[in-house]
Amino acid sequence: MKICVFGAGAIGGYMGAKLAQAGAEVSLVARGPHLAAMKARGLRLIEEETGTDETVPVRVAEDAAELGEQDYVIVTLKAHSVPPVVGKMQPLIGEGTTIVSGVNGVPWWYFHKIGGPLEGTRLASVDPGDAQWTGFGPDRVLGCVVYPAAEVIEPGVVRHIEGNRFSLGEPDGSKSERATRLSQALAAAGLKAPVRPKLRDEIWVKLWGNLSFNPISALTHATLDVLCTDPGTRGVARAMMLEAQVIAEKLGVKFPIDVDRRIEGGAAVGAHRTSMLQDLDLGRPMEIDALVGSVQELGRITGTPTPAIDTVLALVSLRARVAGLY
Ligand SMILES: NC(=O)C1=CN([C@@H]2O[C@H](COP(=O)(O)OP(=O)(O)OC[C@H]3O[C@@H](n4cnc5c(N)ncnc54)[C@H](OP(=O)(O)O)[C@@H]3O)[C@@H](O)[C@H]2O)C=CC1
Ligand SMILES: CC(C)(CO)C(=O)C(=O)O
Repeated sequence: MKICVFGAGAIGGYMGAKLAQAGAEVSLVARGPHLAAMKARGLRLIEEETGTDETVPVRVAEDAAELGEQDYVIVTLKAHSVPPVVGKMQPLIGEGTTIVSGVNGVPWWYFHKIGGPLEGTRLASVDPGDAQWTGFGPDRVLGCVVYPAAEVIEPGVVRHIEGNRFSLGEPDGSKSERATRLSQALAAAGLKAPVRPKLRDEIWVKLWGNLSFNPISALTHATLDVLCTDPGTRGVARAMMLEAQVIAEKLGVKFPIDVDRRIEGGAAVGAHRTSMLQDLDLGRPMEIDALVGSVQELGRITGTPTPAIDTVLALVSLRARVAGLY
């Protein structure tokens, strides 16, 4: 079973190293100094939870054409990096290739096989010009919610902080063979990969946090523990989440917890600087469209007012534009 992890930075590097350690036939697509370091020395994975530090030999490439057709292509790029590389990914894709979308935010395939009047709706915020919808085809897609926290601390070195769950789910909720096979391969690599019948519910619980905590942290430079407990910013996060809840419930989602519990969960993570704050500090493009703009777009689609989301989106977009990152 051939697996390619496309965009093997923090998350893809973690997953790729675990699969390689377990003897899977896995290759990683990366670029720049990170690619050069992995080619020269292998991928060093430091796992804080277990205290392990191991350098894993990995097959890496910049050009997908070197790798040929795959059974699974796991996309772990930042959301905005995917549409421009759909063309470059084509050599990896054959008749039976499954594309796993391991990207935060509202996935571009959200309305595929959802049923009802919105079936097939495309999302301009995450898939401008329908690049993924037409270039991958939604029938190839297996959804994934990424829970681990990891970072590339220097080229060729990934630090895994916590978490090992990659929930998988078919757009139609079925327990397909392709989902089961990938789940087994990930489990053999020591990762949790349950196949969920209602992945969209899980997408929204994760998205609640990214939608609100990430832009608020980028605007205030506060860590999660602070922004989730400060009465002012907690109120802003809460208002954004409640708007998102109305949208999601109109789309059939059932939340297993309430917003206050989700905010408490964020606070419990501790003095974490969200990925959006890290991107701002490091001068990297920010995932604003996938995490915030997409929910605003869903608000428009479902006829739901989103005043708090609109306000925070306007502020964080301008913050990013002023920094040249959006
Ligand atoms: N990191 C985390 O803890 C978590 C991340 N996520 C989500 O997972 C997804 C991936 O995030 P993360 O792993 O942090 O991101 P990273 O930026 O660490 O990884 C993406 C990698 O893809 C590379 N890349 C970008 N474009 C190309 C290209 N055209 N060809 C080859 N390589 C390319 C990047 O290189 P370069 O650096 O040169 O741009 C980078 O190494 C995001 O949606 C994120 O929100 C979800 C949960 C937690
Ligand atoms: C903050 C957190 C843990 C949830 O919003 C996250 O996923 C991120 O940093 O992007």
